[in-house]
Amino acid sequence: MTNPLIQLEDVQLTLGEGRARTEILRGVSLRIDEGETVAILGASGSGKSSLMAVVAGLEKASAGSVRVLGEDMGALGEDQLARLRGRSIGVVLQAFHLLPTMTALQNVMVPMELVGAPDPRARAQAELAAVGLAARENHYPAQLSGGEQQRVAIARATAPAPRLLLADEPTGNLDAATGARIIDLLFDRVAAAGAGLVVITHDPAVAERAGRVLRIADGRLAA
Ligand SMILES: Nc1ncnc2c1ncn2[C@@H]1O[C@H](COP(=O)(O)OP(=O)(O)OP(=O)(O)O)[C@@H](O)[C@H]1O
Repeated sequence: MTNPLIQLEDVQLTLGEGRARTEILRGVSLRIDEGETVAILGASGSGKSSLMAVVAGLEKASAGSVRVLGEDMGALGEDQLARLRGRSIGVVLQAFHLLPTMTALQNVMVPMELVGAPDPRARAQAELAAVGLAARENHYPAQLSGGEQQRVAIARATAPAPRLLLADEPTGNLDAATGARIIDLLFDRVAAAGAGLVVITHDPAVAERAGRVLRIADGRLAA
C-alpha cells in the first residue's frame, strides 16, 4: 500500500474576527498518495489558496486533522514546520516571497544551506538554468520581471528535490510558451523524484496533465 503524502479529515478553516469572520474551508477530507499529481480547480475565493496554506502548515486548521508526510501539522510548532518545509515541501505561492536583499542565486541557495542540503550552490545554479534564468543569477528581485521572479520562486521550491511540491497558479505571470516549459519542468521534477504535486490552476492544459483533478466550491470539495 502506498503511503499517504497528505491526509485531511474534515478540515475547517475560519479566519477573521467579528464581521470579517469567514468560514473558508467547511469540512475538507482528502488523501493524496506519493507520486500523485493533483490539480485543484475552483472559482476565485473558493478556498484553493487557503487549502494549500493549511497543507503547507502556513495556516493552522481551525478544526479537523491535517497529516502531511506522516506529520500531524496541528501539533508542530513554527520552527518544526519551517524545517519540514525546508527539507521536504516545496511551496510556490502567488506572492513569491523572494527576499529583496538577496540575488536570485541566493534566494534559491540559502534555504538549502539552512537545512544542510548538499551542494546548494551547484543545485541552485542548475535549477535557475532549468527555468531559463542562468543569466539572471546575480540580479535582485527588483531587477527582475514578474515572470522572472515567479521562475526564481519555482526554482527555489524545486531545487531541494522535495517529496511534496505545492504550487499556486505557477504559470499565472508567464507567457504561454514559458508557462508550458515551466509546467513540463514541474511534472518532470516530481516524476523523477517520485514526489507528489498539488497545483492550483485555472489553465485546462495544466489540469489535463494531472493524474487527478479536485474541484473546490465555497470551501468544500465537489464530488
Ligand atoms: N484572513 C482572512 N480573513 C477573512 N477572510 C479571508 C482571509 N483570508 C482569506 N479570506 C477569504 O477566504 C476566501 C478564500 O480565499 P482563497 O485565497 O483561499 O481563495 P482562492 O480560491 O485561492 O481564490 P483565487 O483563485 O482568487 O486566488 C476568500 O473569500 C477570501 O476573501
